Amino acid sequence: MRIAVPNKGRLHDPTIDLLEHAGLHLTDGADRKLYADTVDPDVTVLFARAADIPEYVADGAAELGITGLDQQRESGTDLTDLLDLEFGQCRLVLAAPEESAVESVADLEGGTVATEFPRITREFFAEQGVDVSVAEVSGATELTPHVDIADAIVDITSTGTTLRMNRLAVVEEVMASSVRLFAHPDAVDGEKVEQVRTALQSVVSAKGKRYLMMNVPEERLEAVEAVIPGLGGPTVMDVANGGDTLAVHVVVDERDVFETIAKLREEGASGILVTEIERLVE
Ligand SMILES: Nc1ncnc2c1ncn2[C@@H]1O[C@H](COP(=O)(O)OP(=O)(O)OP(=O)(O)O)[C@@H](O)[C@H]1O
Ligand SMILES: O=P(O)(O)OC[C@H]1O[C@H](OP(=O)(O)OP(=O)(O)O)[C@H](O)[C@@H]1O
Ligand SMILES: [Mg+2]
Repeated sequence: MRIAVPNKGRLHDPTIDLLEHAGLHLTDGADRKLYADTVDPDVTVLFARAADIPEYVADGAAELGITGLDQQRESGTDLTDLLDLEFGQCRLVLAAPEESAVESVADLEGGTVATEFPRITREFFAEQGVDVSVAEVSGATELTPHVDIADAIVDITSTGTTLRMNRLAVVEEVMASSVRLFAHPDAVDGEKVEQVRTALQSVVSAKGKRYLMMNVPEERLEAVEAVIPGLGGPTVMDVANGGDTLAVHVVVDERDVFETIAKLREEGASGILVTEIERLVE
C-alpha cells in the first residue's frame, strides 16, 4: 500500500514526524527521493507536491494521501476524508486592500479576484451569486491588488502577518483547512488502510493528553478520584513495601493538568509525575 506525502514545503517535516510517531519509520531516508520504504513491508511512502497529492490518490497511484483540505477541494477530486491530523491549520480568506471600498463580497460584483485557488474561488462566488473574473496566479498573490491586477484576493492566512504586511484586510472567510488523511473511496475498507488510520489517530489523540502518576494514601483514594477529570477511572495499584500507599495512574487533557495537580495535592496526592503520551488507541 502506498501513502502520498508532501515532498517539501511546510507540510513535509510535520508529516514525516507524524509517521515516525505512529511507528511507520522510514527505513531509507526521506530526502530527494520519489519513494521510501517503511518498517512495514506492506507500506511505501510516495513523495509528491502537496497540491498534486489529491490527484495521485484519485488516480490510484497511492491508496492514501496526506495533504491540506484546501488542496483536496481545489483539486475537485472525490476522496474520503478519513482523519483530521490537526496540523497545517489555516483559513482561505477573501481579502482586499485596507484602503479600498471593498467591504463585502457583493462589492466585488464585476471585479477581478486573484488566487492560487481558482476552483474554490469560483465556487465561492457562484454560491454568493456574485459575478467576478478570477485571475489565476502561482505565487505572491498578496501583491496583485496593489498593482491593478486584481481588486481582491483569495489566499491562505494563519497568523495574519502576510495580509497585514501587504495592507490587506479580510472581507470574508472562504473555508477553514487543516491537514487530513485522505483515501481513495475504493480503498477505504482495506485492512492496511484501517491499520494506518488507527496508528495516525493514536498519535493525534495522544497529543492533547498527559499521563499522571502519583502516590496516594489509601484513605485519600476516594477524594483523589473525585478531582480527576474525564477519560474513565484511574488505574490503582499497590506499591511494593508502600504500607497503605497506592500508586494512581490516569490520562487527562493537557489543558486540565495545571488545575488538576493543584487539587490532587490538596487531596493528599504526592510524588506526582506528568509525562507525554506517544500514542493513545481508544
Ligand atoms: N501559513 C500557513 N499556516 C498553516 N498552514 C498553511 C500555511 N500556508 C500553507 N498551509 C498549508 O500547507 C499547504 C501547502 O503549503 P506549502 O506552502 O507547503 O506548499 P506550497 O506553497 O504549495 O509549496 P510549493 O509551491 O513550494 O510546492 C497549504 O495548501 C495549506 O494547507
Ligand atoms: O498568515 P500568515 O501566518 O502570514 O501565513 C500566510 C502565508 O503563509 C503561506 O505562505 P508560505 O509561508 O507557505 O510561503 P509561500 O508563499 O512560499 O508558499 C501563505 O501562502 C501565505 O502567504
Ligand atoms: Mg506556501
